[in-house]
Amino acid sequence: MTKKVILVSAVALIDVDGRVLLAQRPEGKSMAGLWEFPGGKIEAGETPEAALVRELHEELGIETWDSCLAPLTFASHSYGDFHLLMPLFACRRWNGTPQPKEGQTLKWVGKHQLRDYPMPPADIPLIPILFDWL
Ligand SMILES: Nc1nc2c([nH]c(=O)n2[C@@H]2O[C@H](COP(=O)(O)OP(=O)(O)OP(=O)(O)O)[C@@H](O)[C@H]2O)c(=O)[nH]1
Repeated sequence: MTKKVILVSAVALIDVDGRVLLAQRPEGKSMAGLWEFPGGKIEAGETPEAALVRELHEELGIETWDSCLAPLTFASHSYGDFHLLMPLFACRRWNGTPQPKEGQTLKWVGKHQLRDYPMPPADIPLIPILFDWL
């Protein structure tokens, strides 16, 4: 079966204490209640970096820049009806304080607690990589 490849750009925002920002998907969305990295679908003609700069503004009300997004790893995972390809960037520099603009719940999570937050299946292999990197 051929599946559509969906490109999603995501980011590990890392604060001065080395904690990572997770967002809990709100009720009514697919995979509601699971914790994920901020980000979203890459639109036609957009780079992954530009998509993140846009999504971080829309979802969290913060400003960041292409040059502050460092490639970290990626997820490649088949969901039922599509295949997700998701680069994960790391970012330590932004302006503003992340606010839940789209009904999400936000949480800064230390590396040793990351496994306590249920995540979408695509994200599971990313956690040990992020853990070792932090
Ligand atoms: N932002 C983000 N999306 C993720 C992660 N892991 C993961 O499987 N996804 C999936 O990637 C897609 C992101 O789409 P989106 O953020 O632009 O849109 P959405 O939540 O409204 O998606 P929906 O169309 O499934 O409701 C969703 O299907 C989401 O479940 C993650 O860590 N961060």
